[in-house]
Amino acid sequence: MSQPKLSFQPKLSFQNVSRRFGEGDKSFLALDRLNLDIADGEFVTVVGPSGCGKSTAMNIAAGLMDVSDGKVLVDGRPVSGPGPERGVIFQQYALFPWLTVRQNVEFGLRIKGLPASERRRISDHFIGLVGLRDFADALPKTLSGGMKQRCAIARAYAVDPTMLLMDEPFGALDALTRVHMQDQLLDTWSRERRTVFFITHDVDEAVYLANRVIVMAARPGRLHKIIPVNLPAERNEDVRLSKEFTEIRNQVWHSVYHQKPQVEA
Ligand SMILES: Nc1ncnc2c1ncn2[C@@H]1O[C@H](COP(=O)(O)OP(=O)(O)OP(=O)(O)O)[C@@H](O)[C@H]1O
Repeated sequence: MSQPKLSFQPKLSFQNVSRRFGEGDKSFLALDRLNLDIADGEFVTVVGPSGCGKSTAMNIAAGLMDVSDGKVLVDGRPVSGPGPERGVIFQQYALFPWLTVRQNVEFGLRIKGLPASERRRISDHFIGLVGLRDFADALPKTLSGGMKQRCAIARAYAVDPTMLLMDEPFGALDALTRVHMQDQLLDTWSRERRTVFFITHDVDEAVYLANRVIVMAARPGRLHKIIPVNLPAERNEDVRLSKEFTEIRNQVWHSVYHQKPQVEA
């Protein structure tokens, strides 16, 4: 499936991206000619059955995996590896356990060679933004899952990426913490607007966070449907409980769980 051409340069553009794993008869098409343009400052969520290539697409955009065919462009330039303009956040928090929250957040800034005063200013800002000011000197093992993930978000933000690539970042959290994290992320995003590519298995989460929901299909992994989320820009409980939300949620649910199988080419 293709989408109409945008009249502006997309921030992130997948152009006929395919990825095959393995060789010869045993090879497997994980991603089949993905075409997708994401605008600057857009928040897109990506849903689909297990194995439909969500992580493969994200890893390619992050520069952590090569394409078999096609190309990915960021700001019109081909991706050829990881870059500081793309912050990556995975489900497992990936914090350095021997570093405090502040040291974790400052890690990338240290690598960039920023002086201590500048590192401190930036880490103060983002630690405050994710609500961890009182835990700046805590080690990750003393934090809850939600706090660890907020630390990971602050760390990703600190190096000033223009895009956040998030692979089920809230997947390991309990339902209540997850809802708080969604609001916190939207709050951070509204104040520090970035382009976000967010993978989730949770249909409610996908609708609540997004400007558009990208639904993928499996075998082979491919784009199935793009569902615009025409809800008020400011998301809150009223939006979450609204009839309009339920309608879009049902539409996404149907697209994910009632896909017609396709035989692999
Ligand atoms: N490095 C690899 N080697 C071989 N096969 C792989 C590799 N990475 C992914 N795959 C396969 O490619 C397909 C797509 O995987 P991917 O992880 O992108 O799917 P996904 O949609 O993110 O799945 P999930 O929702 O379960 O995380 C799967 O069938 C997977 O087994």
